[in-house]
Amino acid sequence: MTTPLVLKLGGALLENDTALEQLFSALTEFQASASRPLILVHGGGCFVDELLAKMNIVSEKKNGLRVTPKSDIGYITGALAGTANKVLMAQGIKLGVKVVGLSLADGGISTVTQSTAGLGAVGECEAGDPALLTALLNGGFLPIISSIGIDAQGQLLNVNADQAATAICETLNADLVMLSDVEGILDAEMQLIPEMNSHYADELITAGVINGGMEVKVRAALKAAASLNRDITLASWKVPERLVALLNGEVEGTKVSS
Ligand SMILES: Nc1ncnc2c1ncn2[C@@H]1O[C@H](COP(=O)(O)OP(=O)(O)O)[C@@H](O)[C@H]1O
Ligand SMILES: CC(=O)N[C@@H](CCC(=O)OP(=O)(O)O)C(=O)O
Repeated sequence: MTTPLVLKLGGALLENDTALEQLFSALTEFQASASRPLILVHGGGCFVDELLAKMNIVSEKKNGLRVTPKSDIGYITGALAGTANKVLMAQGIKLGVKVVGLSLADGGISTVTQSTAGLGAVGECEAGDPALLTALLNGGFLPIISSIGIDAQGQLLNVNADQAATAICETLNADLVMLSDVEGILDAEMQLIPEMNSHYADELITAGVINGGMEVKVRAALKAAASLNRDITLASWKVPERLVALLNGEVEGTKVSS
C-alpha cells in the first residue's frame, strides 16, 4: 500500500456546511488523482461547547484540554462520536464516497488510557492495531474517526483530536496534515511561521506565544514527527482552492519537524 494520508479536521470547519462541501469535493478530487489511502480524524470541540452550554454546564480547559467530569462524558460522546462524526459522513455520502464512521475504540485502532493529569474522563492515546483500517482502506472505504476512546476498564474517555490523529498516523505509519482555523503557527506579530522544530516550539510555548489548543496541536505534531521521522503539516481549511495542492504535498502553513 502507498503511504496513507491522515487528515485531521478541527475547529469551526465542522459547523460550516459550505466549507465542508468544498473540502469533500477536494478530497474526492485528491483520491481520484492520487489514488492514495485517506483517513479522516476529526474534532468537534465547537459541538461540545454548544451542547454543554445548552445543558447549562460550564466547561473549562486546562492547557488546551477539556476538563471532563464523568457526568459530562455521555454528552461529549454524543457531540463527537455522534453529531460531528455523522455530519462529516453526510458530506461524504452526498458525493457518493463509501464512508465508515469510527471512534478510537473500534477494532483497537488506538490504545487509550485515562490521563493522570486530574482532568477527569480524559484519555491519552497510543498507536493500536492497524488491521481494521487496513481492511477498510483495501475495500475502498473512507474511515472517519472521532476522538472518543474506551479504556481497558470500559470507561468512555474524551481524547483531544490532534492527539487522536497522531495515534492513528502512528498506527498506519502515515503522513499527517492537520487542518484548523488558522493558517499555521503564528509568531508574536501574528505572522505565519513556515517551519517549526522542538527547540523553537519550547521557546514559543515558554514565552506564551503558542498556547491553548495550539500548544496541544504542536506537541502532538512534534511527537508524530519524531516517532515517524517525517514532517507534519499544519494548515488552514479556509482556502478551498489550495486544498488539493496541499494534500498533494505542496508547501502550505507550518511544517513541523522533530
Ligand atoms: N501561536 C499560535 N499560532 C496560531 N494559533 C494559536 C497560537 N497560540 C494559540 N493559538 C490558538 O490555537 C487555536 C488552534 O487550536 P484549536 O482551537 O485547538 O484548533 P482545532 O480546534 O482546529 O484543533 C487557534 O485558533 C488560536 O486561537
Ligand atoms: C480532551 C479534549 O480536550 N477533547 C476535545 C475533543 C474535541 C477536539 O479536540 O476538537 P477540536 O479538534 O475541534 O478542537 C474537546 O473536548 O474539545
